[in-house]
Amino acid sequence: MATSEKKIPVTVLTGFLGSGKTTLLNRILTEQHGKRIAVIENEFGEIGIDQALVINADEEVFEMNNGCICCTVRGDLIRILGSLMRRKDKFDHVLVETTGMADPSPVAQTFFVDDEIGSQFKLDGIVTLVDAKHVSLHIDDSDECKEQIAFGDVIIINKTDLVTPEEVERVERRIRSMNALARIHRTVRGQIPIESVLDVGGFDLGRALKQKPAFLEPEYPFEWGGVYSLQPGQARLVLGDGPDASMDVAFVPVDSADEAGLKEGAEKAVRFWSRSPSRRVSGGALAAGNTHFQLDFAKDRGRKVYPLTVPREGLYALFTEHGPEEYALRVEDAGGGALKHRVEQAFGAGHSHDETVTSVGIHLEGEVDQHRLNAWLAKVLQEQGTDIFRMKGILAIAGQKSRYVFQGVHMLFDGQPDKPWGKTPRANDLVFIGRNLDREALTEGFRKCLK
Ligand SMILES: Nc1nc2c(ncn2[C@@H]2O[C@H](COP(=O)(O)OP(=O)(O)OP(=O)(O)O)[C@@H](O)[C@H]2O)c(=O)[nH]1
Repeated sequence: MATSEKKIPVTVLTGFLGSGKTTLLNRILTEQHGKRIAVIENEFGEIGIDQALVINADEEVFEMNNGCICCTVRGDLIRILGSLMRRKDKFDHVLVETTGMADPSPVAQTFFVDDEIGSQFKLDGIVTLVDAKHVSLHIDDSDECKEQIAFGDVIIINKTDLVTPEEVERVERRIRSMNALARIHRTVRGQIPIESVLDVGGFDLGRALKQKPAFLEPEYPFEWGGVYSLQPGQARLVLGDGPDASMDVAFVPVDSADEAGLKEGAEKAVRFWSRSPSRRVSGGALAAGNTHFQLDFAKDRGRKVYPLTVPREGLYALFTEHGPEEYALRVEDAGGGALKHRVEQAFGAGHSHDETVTSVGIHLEGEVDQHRLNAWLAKVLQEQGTDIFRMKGILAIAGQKSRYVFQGVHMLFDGQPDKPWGKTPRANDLVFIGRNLDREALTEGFRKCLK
């Protein structure tokens, strides 16, 4: 095991949508600090834009799957850290930028509950960016926004140029009331000495546990797991109708029919759950191994049967996205007799998401007429500015050699030319994040801005 000194420090950069995480990240990457930093990006939104906006330094940028970092993406984070582990000599520090919609605690948790990761990396601190102008719009009704502030070791009140000194004072008092111990800084565009952000040696597990007693309990993307003793060619999974048109499941070999066996299976499953599932309709076999399956019920009504393929007699764990009672789940032998699980466990989702916040991603070829674009964006913001929390995009403007990057946070909008397109095909990618978004209207509106 590596000693604490040799472990690579990890900084988690969090903060609500548009608070300035990428701006700070870019500052860190361009500063002459002599550190080699590996960056891991997780992004909320259907089209990945952030990676393209992180400046091209020597550092390597790894993108995690879209999704909540706390559920499906935990496996992805472990996988990326695992591959970094093999190239440890190339990095001095790892920076993980979470989505603006993430509770940072499951990311932090990964460094404590996963032994392999914990032996190689140490969590240096959680750095939370707060948007001085917009935080009051979210602080009361977004659990994620609250968790980000509560867990911050360092809190940076950013965008102080957009508000009065009195307003900054008010924001700071509010933050202090939620987190008495964090080091608080005030910035414009994340301008802060790097020592205040990296290597702060700040993460305090005791405080995290006080804040959230379940901090060390891992969260999983499934609600139930059971271990069965199975023989080849004998078993099948049988389901009735349930609440959703599909359900994800995983089926993995395990070593023991007890709590430890289930945990071992759950940790295996969470790692491959972050990859795309293999689709199955009734009759399709589920092979024990390292894939997860999406059972598609769209055309299958009533009783559905999936043969369970096991290579040899032994213990196998089944993990399902929903509880067994919701789909009248049974594991049967070839004669239709019920096979009883040897041990089972319900996995409660430790957190809920604000499902009302969604994203619309648009990808269209062609060139944009700048005047039409400006008029359309002004109209969209005027009509839906409170519901659109965030928009960003990389556009091909007619007659311009460079990519045009636009950014919006609520009503504030900003756009400028970025690096030249060069040989990259000119196309437009944009993402809107917010409430009550009308996908068709937004896509059609943007299409009309094309030449
Ligand atoms: N006026 C002002 N604008 C800022 C400041 N910091 C960042 N911005 C702008 O705010 C917008 C959002 O900044 P980002 O750094 O992309 O924010 P983010 O937190 O990475 O956004 P998401 O990843 O979408 O959650 C951009 O247009 C920035 O240029 C600041 O201190 N003052």
